[in-house]
Amino acid sequence: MAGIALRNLTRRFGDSVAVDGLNLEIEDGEFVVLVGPSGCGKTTTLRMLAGLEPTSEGRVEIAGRDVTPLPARDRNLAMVFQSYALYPHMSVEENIGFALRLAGRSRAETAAAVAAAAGRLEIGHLLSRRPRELSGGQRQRVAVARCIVREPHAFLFDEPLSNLDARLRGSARVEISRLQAQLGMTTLYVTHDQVEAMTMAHRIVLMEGGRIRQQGAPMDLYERPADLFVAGFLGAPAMNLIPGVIEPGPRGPVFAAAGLSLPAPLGAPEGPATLGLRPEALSPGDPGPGEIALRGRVDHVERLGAETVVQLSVGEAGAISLTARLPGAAAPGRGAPMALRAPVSALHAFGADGRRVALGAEARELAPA
Ligand SMILES: Nc1ncnc2c1ncn2[C@@H]1O[C@H](COP(=O)(O)OP(=O)(O)OP(=O)(O)O)[C@@H](O)[C@H]1O
Repeated sequence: MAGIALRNLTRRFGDSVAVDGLNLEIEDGEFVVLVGPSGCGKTTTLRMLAGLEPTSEGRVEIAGRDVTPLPARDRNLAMVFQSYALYPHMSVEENIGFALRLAGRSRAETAAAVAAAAGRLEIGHLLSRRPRELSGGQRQRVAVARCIVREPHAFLFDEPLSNLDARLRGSARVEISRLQAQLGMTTLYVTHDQVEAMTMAHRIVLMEGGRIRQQGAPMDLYERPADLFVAGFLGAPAMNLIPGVIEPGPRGPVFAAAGLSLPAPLGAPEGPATLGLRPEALSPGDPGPGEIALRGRVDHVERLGAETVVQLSVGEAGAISLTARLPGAAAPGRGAPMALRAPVSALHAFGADGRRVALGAEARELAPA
């Protein structure tokens, strides 16, 4: 495996810029997930790295070598596709060894490489089966085994799970993470699914409009989103975002919006602002020390078993709608009044330009004990 660097990578289609001066380094053995909404340039980035798409500007380096002029077959990268693209008429053994035989390796050499790969992936007992006789997870392992016999520099995944149902997607996520860690695969994984990004990535690279909006460890982005876009993209249900203003109050600055007046997050400057509060930061009941109170009326209740997601109207004339993610036992009635609380340290604040100006996690670090 090897490290990868994308330098000022750019792709234009006519007048539009799909990928706009992207700089990204992926360390040897690192699992990077490229995530973002449809059309943000994820696939184009991956395809330029793979050599399947020409670059308009910039370069691709693999293991410290500029490979920009090289065609896909000379870059030694393994692409894992959604369907895994196994040959249905061949056995697992033939599938895994196919590329080596094609490259002219001897029968004995191929058999040894296949056995080694199958051993590492714990599929040695499946070698004589056909793909249709395998589970989804086993097929995925065969697809990966077929790649690792060629000793690629890195693995590229383009939305490999988007066709699976929710349950299979869950187990496939675990499987890919395990394989990646076990084999130390340098990996670039493209998805629009923030759950895949949160659960699998060592580092999330969140793209929008052909550029990187923010990158970092998953919990870093979740706890310290750089702007409203990142705040709204990561987390489900999405963060509550309430437009208002930060102004002076009798006991320090307050955030005011539609009849609400809450202590402003520490360090947030006065002026127009958006307050961010994750649904999971809210809990039922009256506030204790260091907590804010929110009172509202229940509009909708979604009981999921382990948790209950509640939509409420708060503020003057119920002008603000809020989502709360409560324990499964919480059973408010529709139309009923409800008291919620949240730690002040869970409040995020974003300025008029959408950039984060302050947030709870930092307030906690700054606040006197
Ligand atoms: N061959 C092409 N010709 C013209 N425009 C293209 C071409 N390929 C991609 N684009 C445009 O470039 C932008 C980025 O596309 P890309 O496929 O990289 O996005 P994506 O983030 O992978 O989206 P999705 O999640 O929908 O696959 C989009 O606006 C898309 O319409």
